[in-house]
Amino acid sequence: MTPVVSLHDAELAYGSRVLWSGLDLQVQAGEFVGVLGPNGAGKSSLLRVLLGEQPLRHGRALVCGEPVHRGSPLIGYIPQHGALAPDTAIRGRDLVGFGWDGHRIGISLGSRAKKDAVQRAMQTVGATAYADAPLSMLSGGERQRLRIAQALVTRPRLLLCDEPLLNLDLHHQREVAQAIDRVRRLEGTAVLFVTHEINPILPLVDHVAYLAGGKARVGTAEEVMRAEVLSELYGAPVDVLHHHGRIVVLGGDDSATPGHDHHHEEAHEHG
Ligand SMILES: Nc1ncnc2c1ncn2[C@@H]1O[C@H](COP(=O)(O)OP(=O)(O)OP(=O)(O)O)[C@@H](O)[C@H]1O
Repeated sequence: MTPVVSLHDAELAYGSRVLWSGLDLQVQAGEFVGVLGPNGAGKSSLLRVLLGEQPLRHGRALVCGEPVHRGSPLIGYIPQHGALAPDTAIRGRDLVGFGWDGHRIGISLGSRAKKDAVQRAMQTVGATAYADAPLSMLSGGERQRLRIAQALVTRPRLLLCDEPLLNLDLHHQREVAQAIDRVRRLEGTAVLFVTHEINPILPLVDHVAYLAGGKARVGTAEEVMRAEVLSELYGAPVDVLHHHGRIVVLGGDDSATPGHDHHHEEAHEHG
């Protein structure tokens, strides 16, 4: 079967700075792939490559066998920062509907197909209970589920999620991760999930793509989240501890990486 995502010997660079190279990644329908790495490793940039917004320096990127291009209806995207004013009066189902309008400009706003698509997407993520509530009344986790539904409304083959658990407490992290898991199980959507912290998604990931030190490593969590593998990627000693079913990465911190900030370490404490 044609993979949903196919990257061959891919290299991304901004000017002379190579973010990652030698990336080979195949994602099949229904697979859940975690994209990990320190700040500035190029995780969001990888999503932008698949969205057709950032060309590769080398190699090939295909989505469902086609070269990547902007505005693909095959892709649903949950950006890292939602552009939502907190005092907004719009309702949950309106937000989800924007995902439909974005892909089908010119179709009547009240169309039956749109209503059905919005309802279906909200059911998939378990958000129907607050579909008519104003967004300002909803918790961060509830809003995040609606943003996922918005990305799903066109029934994409690929869902790109950029740190969807950021700023959520552990309970909501679990709920949002499970909602995304349900999507891939029910719809066969392939999921690429960018995160600093593997633990909330550890039970869900089929593979991880770890980006660090200008390199990339793809495999199962057991294969990649090992001291030898991460030390080689970071070019510095890294320890990987297993504690009550969680993985704790020590060392290999972000300080050597441009764009360093503190939320990598924070995520490790709370994840
Ligand atoms: N268009 C661009 N031109 C030049 N440099 C860029 C561009 N976009 C991103 N960068 C730089 O590339 C690096 C990688 O950015 P990216 O957002 O992909 O990393 P990330 O792994 O998602 O980081 P974070 O975990 O902090 O969100 C950063 O240092 C960023 O400043």
